[in-house]
Amino acid sequence: MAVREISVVCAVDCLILLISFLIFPVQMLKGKRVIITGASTGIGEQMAYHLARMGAHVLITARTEAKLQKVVTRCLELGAASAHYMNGSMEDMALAEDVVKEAKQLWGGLDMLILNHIGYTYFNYFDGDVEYIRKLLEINFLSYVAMTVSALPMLKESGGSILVVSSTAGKIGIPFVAPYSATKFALDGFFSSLRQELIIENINVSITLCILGYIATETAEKTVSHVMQKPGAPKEECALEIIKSGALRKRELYYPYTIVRIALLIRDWAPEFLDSLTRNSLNVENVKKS
Ligand SMILES: NC(=O)C1=CN([C@@H]2O[C@H](COP(=O)(O)OP(=O)(O)OC[C@H]3O[C@@H](n4cnc5c(N)ncnc54)[C@H](OP(=O)(O)O)[C@@H]3O)[C@@H](O)[C@H]2O)C=CC1
Ligand SMILES: CC(C)CCC[C@@H](C)[C@H]1CC[C@H]2[C@@H]3C(=O)C=C4C[C@@H](O)CC[C@]4(C)[C@H]3CC[C@]12C
Repeated sequence: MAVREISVVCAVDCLILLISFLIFPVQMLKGKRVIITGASTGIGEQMAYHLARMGAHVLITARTEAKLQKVVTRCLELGAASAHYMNGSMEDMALAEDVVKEAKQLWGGLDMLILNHIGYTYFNYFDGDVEYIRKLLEINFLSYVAMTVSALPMLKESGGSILVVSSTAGKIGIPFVAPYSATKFALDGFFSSLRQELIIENINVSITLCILGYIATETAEKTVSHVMQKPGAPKEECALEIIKSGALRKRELYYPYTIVRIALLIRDWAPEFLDSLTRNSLNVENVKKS
């Protein structure tokens, strides 16, 4: 084939991919059974609303019952096929397993597991508190593993998807988030390895790792708006991109795309340069040692 023909074929392929992404088939998620953790606020809450509009069944989790009740009510108004919640702390691995059992009882199966919750995160110099790191690893990492283990049999049966919400701080070293960063790097190690094993064993369960930059959620703004030089990206769009990338079974999502992608490209070739870019992108003088 001539070079010209090859480029035409490639261009058509790219166009089809682009169109399928732009007119994302909302129908794809109609009637699907989805668990979303950490869905009482922020990105998780927005994901629940998008899935409700798409006609999915949703089971949401977090600690605060009153907030979960409100989100469930809104999901039903928006057109969810069904909406349920389960409240409790993900420090407790029994809850992680019980949520999956609840999905089995409610729907008899599961199509999508969205792992999104995180424990309290400070943005400051590491204070030497090892117990806090242990607790954060339990909430942000071990509970993700526990839920995955419990959900895998149902996901294998449905050919489903696991979406793991991570961060730029789970790919590159960012100051003031040492404990949080450790939990997010752990997710990359575990889920990227597991993905390989699923492929080797021909198991049709996809794993999408979502690498997010600064997103304008209430918690994030409260925690870092004084050190960030630009506003966060919109949580509604972020939530939709996460769902799309999971439904399209992508390996990783980068959002906002350009900044995260460029940072990751620089990471392996000029790490010191990326470190200094990162430090310079923050108003470090506003971080007061506590
Ligand atoms: N916002 C940002 O800038 C960025 C966010 N991310 C990632 O996106 C995801 C969502 O972040 P965001 O929307 O900002 O977070 P939010 O703080 O808005 O939401 C966190 C959710 O987790 C729940 N939660 C907190 N502690 C626990 C616990 N111990 N057990 C169970 N649930 C708990 C909260 O509800 P409740 O308190 O009621 O339990 C809430 O529903 C996270 O994985 C985060 O790492 C990644 C990069 C940037
Ligand atoms: C290449 C660089 C320019 C990118 C720097 C971007 C940095 C500053 C961005 C990327 C990921 C962001 C954090 C994050 O992942 C999640 C949370 C949890 C939330 O509860 C509190 C805020 C916090 C700590 C975000 C703080 C700002 C971070 C470090």
